Amino acid sequence: MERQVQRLRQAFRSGRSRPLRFRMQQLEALKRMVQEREKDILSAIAADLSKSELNAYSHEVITILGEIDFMLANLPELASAKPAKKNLLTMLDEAYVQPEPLGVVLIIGAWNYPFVLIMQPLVGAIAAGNAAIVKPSELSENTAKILAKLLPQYLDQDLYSVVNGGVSETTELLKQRFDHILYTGNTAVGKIVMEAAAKHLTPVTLELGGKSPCYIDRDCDLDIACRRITWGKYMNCGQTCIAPDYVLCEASLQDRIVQKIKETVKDFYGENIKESPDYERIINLRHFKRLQSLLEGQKIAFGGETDEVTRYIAPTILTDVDPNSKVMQEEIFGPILPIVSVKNVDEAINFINDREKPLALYIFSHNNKLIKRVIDETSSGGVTGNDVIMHFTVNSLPFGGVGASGMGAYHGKYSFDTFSHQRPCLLKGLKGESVNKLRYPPNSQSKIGWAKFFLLKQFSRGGLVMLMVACLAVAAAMIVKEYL
Ligand SMILES: NC(=O)c1ccc[n+]([C@@H]2O[C@H](COP(=O)([O-])OP(=O)(O)OC[C@H]3O[C@@H](n4cnc5c(N)ncnc54)[C@H](O)[C@@H]3O)[C@@H](O)[C@H]2O)c1
Ligand SMILES: CCCCCCCCCCCCC/C=C/C=O
Repeated sequence: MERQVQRLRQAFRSGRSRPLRFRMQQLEALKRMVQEREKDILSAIAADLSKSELNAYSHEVITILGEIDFMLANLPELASAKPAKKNLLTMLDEAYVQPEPLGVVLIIGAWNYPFVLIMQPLVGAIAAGNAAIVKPSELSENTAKILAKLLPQYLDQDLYSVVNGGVSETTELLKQRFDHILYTGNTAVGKIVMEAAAKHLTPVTLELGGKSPCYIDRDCDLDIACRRITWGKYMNCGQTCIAPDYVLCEASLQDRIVQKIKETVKDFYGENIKESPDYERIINLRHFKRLQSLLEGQKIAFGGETDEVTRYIAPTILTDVDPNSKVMQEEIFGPILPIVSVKNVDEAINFINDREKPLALYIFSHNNKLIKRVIDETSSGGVTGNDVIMHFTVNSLPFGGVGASGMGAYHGKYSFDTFSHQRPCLLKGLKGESVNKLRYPPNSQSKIGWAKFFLLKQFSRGGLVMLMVACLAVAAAMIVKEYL
C-alpha cells in the first residue's frame, strides 16, 4: 500500500495532473469508458444488486455521464483564479484566489450504488487535478472488479489506481497519508476513517447515513405524496441512503397512506412483485436477517413477505409504530416503511429534533410556509419538498450530511471545491513604501488611527474612485480658500 501511495505521490509531484488539458483528457476518457463499456458496467451493477440493467442505468450511469459533462463544461471557470476584493492598503496590488489540487486523495465507496459512489467523487478529484486511489466496496464485488479492470485501461495508471478488498485492505490504506479522504458508508466506520485521518491531519468528507424523516401534512396531495414516497422508498429495495426511512403524520391519515402506497406498489411492480424486473433484492444474508428482525412485534399493514433463498423482502408498511421500537432505533436501509403518528407539525418538528440529524428530510404539504417552517426549525443533510431523493440529482446542490449523517459535501462544483485548496494570493507592487511606514515600527496611536482607516474600510474600485474624488475636492477647496 505504501509503495502504491508513494508512486501516486511521485506522479502528482511531477505536475502531470495539473494542466487543464490533461484533466479534460482524463474526464473525456472516463466518459468514453462509461459509453464504450456500458454493457459490462450495467451487468456488473445488475449482478451485485439483482437489478435490471435499465435500473442500473437510471440509478447510476446517467448520473455519472451528467457529472462528467458538467465538469467538462465548467472546469475552465472552476479552475480559474478568482479576483478578490482589496482594502485600501492593497488597492494597487493584485489579489486573487487560486484553486489548486490537494495532492493524493482516497475515495472509499459503499455497495448500494457501487458505481456512482466511486465514480462521482473520482470525477471531482480528477477535475481538481489530484491523483486518486479508489476503494470500492467488497460487498458489490462485480462492480469492484469491473472498476479495477476498466479504470486502468482508460485513465493514467500512475495517477489513478484501484485498490480492491474489504476491512483489512481498507484499514491498511487508512494507515497511509492522504491529502483528502472521501468516505461513503455507515456512521460507525465513518468514525474509524476520521480517527485514522486525524493521525495525518487529513481532511475528510464523510457521506454517512441515518433515519431520514418524511412528514406528510394533512393538507397535501396525498396521491402524489404516496406515489413519490413509494418510488423513493422501494427503489433499490430500500437500500438508498436518502430513502424516506419513516413517515410522520396525523393518525387520521395513516390508513389512507397505507391504501395509496399499496395501490402504487401494484401499479409500479404488478401483481407479483417478485417477478418484477424493477424490484431489487437485499444485498446479503446479514442485512436480510437484520431487516427481518425489524418486523418482529410490529403491526404489518402491508407486505411483510420474505424469502431467504432469494433475499426477497416485500414492500412493507408498519402502522402505529412505537418510536421506541427497534425499527425506529437504526437506519432501516430496506423496504420497510414505519408510520409514526404525531398530533401536528409541531410534534413532528420536535420528534425530528429529538434525534440525530438525518441525511435527508422530506415534507409533503400544499402549504409552502409550513414546508419552509419545518426546514427552518430542523436540520438535515439535505431536503426535498413534496418529493423524495431528487435533491441528489441536482448537481448545483451540495450533497452531504450534517452531524451524525456526515460532513462535507460534493456533486458538481462542490466536488471540485472539496478536492481543491482555495489558495489566497496577493502580489504586492514596490511602490507606496511611504504608506508602508504605517506598519513598520515604531508603532504609535497615530499609526493605529491610519491603520483603522486603511484596514477597516472595504473599498470596491468604485468606492476608491469616490474617495479619491472627495480627497481631490477637499484639496481643491483648500487651495481655493488659500488664494481667495
Ligand atoms: N451519504 C451518502 O452518500 C451515502 C451513500 C450510500 C450509502 N450511505 C450510507 O452507507 C451505509 C451503507 O453502507 P455500508 O457501510 O453498509 O457500506 P459498506 O459495507 O460497503 O462499507 C462502506 C466502505 O467502508 C469499508 N469498510 C467497512 N467496514 C470497515 C472498517 N471496519 N474499517 C475500514 N473500512 C471499512 C468497506 O470496505 C466499504 O468500502 C448506510 O448507512 C448508508 O446510509 C451513505
Ligand atoms: C426521467 C427519469 C429520471 C430518473 C432519475 C432517477 C435518479 C435516481 C438517482 C438515485 C440515486 C440515489 C443515490 C443514493 C445515494 C445513497 O445511497
